[in-house]
Amino acid sequence: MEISIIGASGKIGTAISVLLAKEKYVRHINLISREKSLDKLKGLKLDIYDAIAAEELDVEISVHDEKDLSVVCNSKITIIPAGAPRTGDMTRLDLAKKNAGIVKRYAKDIGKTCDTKLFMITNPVDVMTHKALIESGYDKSQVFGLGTHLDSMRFKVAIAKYFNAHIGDVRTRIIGEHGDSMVPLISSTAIGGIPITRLPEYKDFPYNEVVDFVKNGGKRIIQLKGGSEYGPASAVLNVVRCIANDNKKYLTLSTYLDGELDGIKDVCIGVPVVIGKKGIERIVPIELDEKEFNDFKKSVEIVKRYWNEVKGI
Ligand SMILES: NC(=O)c1ccc[n+]([C@@H]2O[C@H](COP(=O)([O-])OP(=O)(O)OC[C@H]3O[C@@H](n4cnc5c(N)ncnc54)[C@H](O)[C@@H]3O)[C@@H](O)[C@H]2O)c1
Repeated sequence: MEISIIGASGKIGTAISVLLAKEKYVRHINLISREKSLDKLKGLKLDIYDAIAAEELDVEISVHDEKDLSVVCNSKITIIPAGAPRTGDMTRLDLAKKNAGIVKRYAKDIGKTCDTKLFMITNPVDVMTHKALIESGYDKSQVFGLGTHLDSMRFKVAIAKYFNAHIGDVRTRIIGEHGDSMVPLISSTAIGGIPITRLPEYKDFPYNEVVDFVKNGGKRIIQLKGGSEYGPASAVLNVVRCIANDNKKYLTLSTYLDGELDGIKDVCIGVPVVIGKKGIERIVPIELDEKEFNDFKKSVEIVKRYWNEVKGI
């Protein structure tokens, strides 16, 4: 399989490139960046060749300037973590506007000439997914964003630690915005198939504390080590594996809703989907409890507000 990464010179792009190069189904990776980052990508390519030599893997890696995006045309998936960093004087909305301009250019160029899937990482990811969908003109099954899948992984860690459970036994899910209005689904959280609400430890479960921990997960990692990379890159890998192996797993991705969940329309937001070789194969119409549903509706309104500010860019 051939895969492209636009913004490969950044922290997340680099981590994704290294992880993907070690996947047996990956034959060719296009590392794409702005001209000023091409030397970094040439170095990354050599470093990855050394890494895969140790594992006797044979992957072709090529380096490209973002000016010619026709290089992504043979890629099954094009992953986009390219985006401007937020500077001190910028609000979240300023950042959304700046990144919407970047995503618009990529999605438009690619949509005109190529048939690939666009996997958005750039924040605010729900809005960037919507932008990529509109500008590429692709079917909604082909454009999706990493958002609350990563948050769900963080929630899973916190649940495993609190209940002293094996991480592999924990099943949980966060839906909604990849941001402060995310909605953890306690109703979909179980350990070894047992809903956590039925476990004796649940009565003292520090819900607000745990949810705050998850919401601030990215911020905390940025403060401590300058950015999160292995967590997001591993979450990306989960999704790519599902597509490559046609796993049809239920993952939570940012996708365009057109009424599939309680009639909610015209927004890209994190919901459970079935992901396989055709991309988003189905949105799973889960039943939420009343609080979850109300919180989800609030989250939808917040993402829509952002979208309204950037859709004209
Ligand atoms: N969706 C998620 O779950 C998730 C998780 C973590 C981070 N992110 C987001 O992923 C993105 C990348 O994060 P990172 O830590 O790798 O950032 P980074 O700053 O290390 O890398 C950003 C990349 O974008 C490129 N870039 C910067 N400005 C650009 C511009 N004006 N035009 C084109 N390319 C430009 C850089 O050259 C680099 O390749 C950010 O938007 C971050 O907020 C998303």
